[in-house]
Amino acid sequence: MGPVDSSRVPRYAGPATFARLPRLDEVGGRADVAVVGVPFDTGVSYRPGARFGGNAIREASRLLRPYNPAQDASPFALAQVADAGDIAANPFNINEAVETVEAAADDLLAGGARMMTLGGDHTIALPLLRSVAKKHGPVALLHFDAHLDTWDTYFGAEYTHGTPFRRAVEEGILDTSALSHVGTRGPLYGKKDLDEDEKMGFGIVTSADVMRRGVDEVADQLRQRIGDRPLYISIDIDVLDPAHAPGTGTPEAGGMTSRELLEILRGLASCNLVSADVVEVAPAYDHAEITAVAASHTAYELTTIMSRQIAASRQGE
Ligand SMILES: N=C(N)NCCCC(=O)O
Ligand SMILES: [Zn+2]
Ligand SMILES: [Zn+2]
Repeated sequence: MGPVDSSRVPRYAGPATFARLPRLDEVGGRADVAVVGVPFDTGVSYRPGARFGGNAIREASRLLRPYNPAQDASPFALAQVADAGDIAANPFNINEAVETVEAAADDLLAGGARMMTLGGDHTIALPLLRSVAKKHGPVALLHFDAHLDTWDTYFGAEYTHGTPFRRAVEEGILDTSALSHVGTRGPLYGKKDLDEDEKMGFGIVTSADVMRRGVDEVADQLRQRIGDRPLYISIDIDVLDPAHAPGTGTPEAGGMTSRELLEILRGLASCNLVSADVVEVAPAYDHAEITAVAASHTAYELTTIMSRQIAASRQGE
């Protein structure tokens, strides 16, 4: 079952699901790719509002069309993609919210779906990675973000949007031979942030590296590092320059363009992408849906990669 036909039902009519896709219950509860929202932002260190990100992305995704020329694929025809709604995470208890997200992800993955998660703040990457690692073992991670998110604690709290990847390394759920940050920039607390990050196994492609070396070379290098490992891609929308993504909680100048981000993702289409997230969209600071449109196209590229792989593995069977 595909999206609502926008030549018959105006695309601005009706409640928004991602890309006007059917809800999971409309396809019998089984999907190859489940798009799921996590309206949670209790883990933020600065501006709140990412709890509204998922629905803003859904609203902005009404204009997505069924054929993706950049990947020569019709993602919603190649595989069953459905909108699984939102995970009801407790806004008053971060630990409980993290457990809820992990349990909900376990259910979706057990049903055979790959997850395309719409945040929410970056805290949610930790329970999502836990769940993916239960299924696939330690995974390669490609992390697009202005920030490292490998800090230790904030106000003594372990689970925050600045700390998910340190926790994930500590828990042994990442394949430390294939960890990369892309788009990193901006001031840090000290040089030690970088030293510790490197010790955890991360490689860094800064935002300036992308500009100097170009998207093809960057994608080639990332592809080589990832190989055929199961891959998780986590995209903090603040990886984009505030001109391309003003609607986010911790903006940093000097970021990537949405064109660069989309092109790097297309260059990774052959990787074994097992699940992905797009997080940190905070619509209250957005203008003209700039950020939500960029996020919806980002999720569309990721969904296309997963759908193509699902179709290819079916053909190989
Ligand atoms: N994950 C995001 N977006 N930001 C982390 C920033 C952590 C800090 O305030 O230092
Ligand atoms: Zn960030
Ligand atoms: Zn982040």
